[in-house]
Amino acid sequence: MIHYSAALDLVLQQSFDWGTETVPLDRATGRVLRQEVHADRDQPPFDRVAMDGIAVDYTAYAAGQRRFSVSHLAPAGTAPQVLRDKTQCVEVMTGAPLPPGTTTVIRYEDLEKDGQDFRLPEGVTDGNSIHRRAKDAVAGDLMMEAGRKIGPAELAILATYGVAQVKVGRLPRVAIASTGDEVVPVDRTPLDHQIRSSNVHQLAGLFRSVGIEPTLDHLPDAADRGQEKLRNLIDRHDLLLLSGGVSKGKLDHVPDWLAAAGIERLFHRVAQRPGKPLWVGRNADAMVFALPGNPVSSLVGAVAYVGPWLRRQLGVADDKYAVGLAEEVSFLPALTLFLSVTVDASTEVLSARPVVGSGSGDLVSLLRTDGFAVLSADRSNFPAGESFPYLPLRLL
Ligand SMILES: Nc1nc2c(c(=O)[nH]1)N[C@H]1C(S)=C(S)[C@@H](COP(=O)(O)OP(=O)(O)OC[C@H]3O[C@@H](n4cnc5c(N)ncnc54)[C@H](O)[C@@H]3O)O[C@H]1N2
Ligand code: MOO
Repeated sequence: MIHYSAALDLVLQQSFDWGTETVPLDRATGRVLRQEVHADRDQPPFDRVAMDGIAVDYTAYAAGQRRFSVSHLAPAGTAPQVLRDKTQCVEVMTGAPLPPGTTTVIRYEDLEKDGQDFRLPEGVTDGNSIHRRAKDAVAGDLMMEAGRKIGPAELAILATYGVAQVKVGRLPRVAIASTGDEVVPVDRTPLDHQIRSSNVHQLAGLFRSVGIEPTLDHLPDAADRGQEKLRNLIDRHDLLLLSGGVSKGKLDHVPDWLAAAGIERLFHRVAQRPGKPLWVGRNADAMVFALPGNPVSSLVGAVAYVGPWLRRQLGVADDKYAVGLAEEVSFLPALTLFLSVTVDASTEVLSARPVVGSGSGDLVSLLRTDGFAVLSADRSNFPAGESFPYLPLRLL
């Protein structure tokens, strides 16, 4: 049976070209930039007044003049008007271009009003409170390269340089399907032997948080209908997540159906707990993760394999985390243990306490779980205080 690190390596090696698409700027949040962005003008584009106050020609001040009458007002958003009389000042607003003929700005707080005029303090310097043209970027500069994840700073830069339509990586078309005749939709009242499907919604939320709206479906246990639906889903999606039907039950058809649909198996079963029956495969166009049906197992499969793979595909960083164990853990089987933990983030090193629950079928225990500490298969004793890799239950 394959081990976690080898299985993850194999998953991460699977790459697909999903191409690019162009989206309006306001739909670009969280997407990955797939174009270069150059400055179409200097930044700032003009000598920008940085404080509300007055602008004067410093030579008049240096010659001893302290009282200035106002020539005119320079609000932001108006073309600059020259100061012709150097013994006067211009009242300037933050964001206005510095009026030609002036060389320094004095804030209102440092001025005294003298009738209609302004009286300047001692100690004024030349070139004050001016954000100089091209100080931060010069027209033609390369501002951003392809591959950046678009957040607030990137949106501001795109807007500043007039990129109203942004070329980004295309997001995969994702389908998530439950299996098993015991599973009924959320809006139905289950019979005594049935349950409502929680896994597909648990998984769908992870995708929605990164802007992907997955198709949700269900495969019945009956071979002909289940198989046909499965083929359809594979044809129409780039990524398919299945939940359940991958262990040893008489009706656990999923591996056979996937093989019949031409999906090449990368591995089936990983030396881990929970989530051992995980089945992963692909064809030329689609990646398939068949996750075990138990709710904790399906979530572990998503955060341990699907998330890192999707981040790699989208070209975004796969940040690594670690937690210190708050108490000793012993685990004898030669399996990687994804230990459900509650994390205390008030300490310098995140401190992780094991969640007490009744195993991988206990979805209620997920309410107490912040993430999973990864305890390797080659040891059985994990002392308190030691740090281990950590998979937060975060967005994909
Ligand atoms: N003889 C063996 N039996 C089992 C083994 C094994 O190695 N030998 N592995 C166990 C492990 S570990 C797990 S995990 C489960 C996984 O089995 P399947 O992937 O085949 O999942 P199912 O049998 O279909 O379902 C398991 C469990 O999860 C519930 N379930 C299924 N789908 C949903 C859903 N959409 N929402 C909520 N809950 C769901 C289902 O009703 C079952 O209770 O197998 C062990 N058995
Ligand atoms: O994958 Mo199973 O989770 O060990 O119950």
